[in-house]
Amino acid sequence: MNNGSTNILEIENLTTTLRIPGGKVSVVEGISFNVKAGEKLVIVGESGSGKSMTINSILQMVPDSLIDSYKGIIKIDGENILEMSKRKFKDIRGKKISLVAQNAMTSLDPSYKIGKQVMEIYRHNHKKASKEEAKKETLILLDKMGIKNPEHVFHSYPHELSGGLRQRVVIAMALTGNPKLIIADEPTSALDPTLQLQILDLLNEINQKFGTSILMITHDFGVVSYFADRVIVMYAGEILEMGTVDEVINYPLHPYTKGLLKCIPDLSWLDKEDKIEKRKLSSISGEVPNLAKKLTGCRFAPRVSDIPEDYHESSPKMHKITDTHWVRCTCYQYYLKDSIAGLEGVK
Ligand SMILES: Nc1ncnc2c1ncn2[C@@H]1O[C@H](COP(=O)(O)OP(=O)(O)OP(=O)(O)O)[C@@H](O)[C@H]1O
Repeated sequence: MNNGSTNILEIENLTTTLRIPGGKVSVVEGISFNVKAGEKLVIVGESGSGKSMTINSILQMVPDSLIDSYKGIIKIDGENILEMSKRKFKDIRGKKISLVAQNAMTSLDPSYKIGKQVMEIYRHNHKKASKEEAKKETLILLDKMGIKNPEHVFHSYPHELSGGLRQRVVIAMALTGNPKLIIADEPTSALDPTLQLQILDLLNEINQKFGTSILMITHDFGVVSYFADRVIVMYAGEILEMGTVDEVINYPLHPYTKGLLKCIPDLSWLDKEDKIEKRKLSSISGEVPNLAKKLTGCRFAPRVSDIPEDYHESSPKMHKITDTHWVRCTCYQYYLKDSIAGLEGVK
C-alpha cells in the first residue's frame, strides 16, 4: 500500500467505538490506510458510511460524551496520537495537521473581524510572533488564497463576505501553522457548483505549491475524479475498495463502487436529440445497515442481488489486485468469472 515515500498519516487497524443508549457501536471497523507526503487522498461513501467518524478519530474530535474507545494506531508524522497526551496533541493540531470544515461559518466567529480571527490562530501556532508579524503574515496568507483585496477582507466581518471568500479564509486559517496534512471535510458541499471548482483548484494549488498532503471526505464522485490522486471507498465503517483514481474509476471491482459510479448523473443527453429518453438516474437499492446490530460477512451483500451467495466471503478480507489497488471480499470475482485470464483480464 506504500510506494516507499514518507507517510504523513498512517492508520493501522483503527476501530472507533461509541457509547450509545443501551450499548456500544463500532462506527469505524478495522480500517488501515496511509497518506503519503504531497498526496491527495479522498474518502468517498454514502451518508452513514463512517467518513466523518474516520476524520473525527484522526483529529480526536469525537465528543467525550460519545467516545468509548479508539483501538489501533493513528500515526501523524511518525507519532502515534493514541499514545499521546491531550496537551501534546493540541500542539500538533495546526502545526502538523489541520482541518478545513464543511461550513465556513462553523469555523468563523460572527462577532469578530476576519483579520483578528486569522491573526489569533497564527499567534497560537507561532507563540513568539508579535502582533505586527501576525498581521503581515495574515495579509500575505489571504493574498495567497487568491483573495483580491486582502486589506478589505481583513477588516470585514464573516457575514459581509460571500460563501466562497469565507471558505478561502478558513483555508488560510488552516494553513497558518504550515501543516503537513490538511483534512478537508466536504469543503465544497455548502457552495454552488462554480465556487466548488474554485475551492478545489485552490486546494490543488496549495498541494502543488507547498507540498501539503490533503485527506478529503466527500459523497461526490465528481469531486473524486476532479481532485484525487488516490481514493478510498467506505461503507458501513469499513474500507471496501482503495486504489489510484484511475483504478477505482476506470476499473472498479467492488459492487458498491460500481453502484456509486452508476449513481453519477449522465448529462450526455444534453447534446442528444432524444433528451427525455436519456434523463435516467440510478440509485443503489436498500440502505446502509444499522451498525448497532451484529453484522457478519460482506456488509454490502444484502444490497446486491446479482451476485450469488458463494461469491461472498464469510469474513471478508482486503485482496491485493495491484500494489495500489485493494478490494474487500471475493464477491468482486463474480464480475471476472468469464474472463479467461481472471484478474489479468481486468486491465
Ligand atoms: N452522535 C452519534 N451517535 C450515535 N451514532 C452516530 C453519531 N454520529 C454518527 N453516528 C453513526 O456513525 C456511523 C458513521 O457516521 P458518519 O457520520 O461517520 O458517516 P458519514 O459517512 O460521514 O455520513 P455523512 O456524509 O452523512 O456525514 C453511522 O452509522 C452513524 O449513524
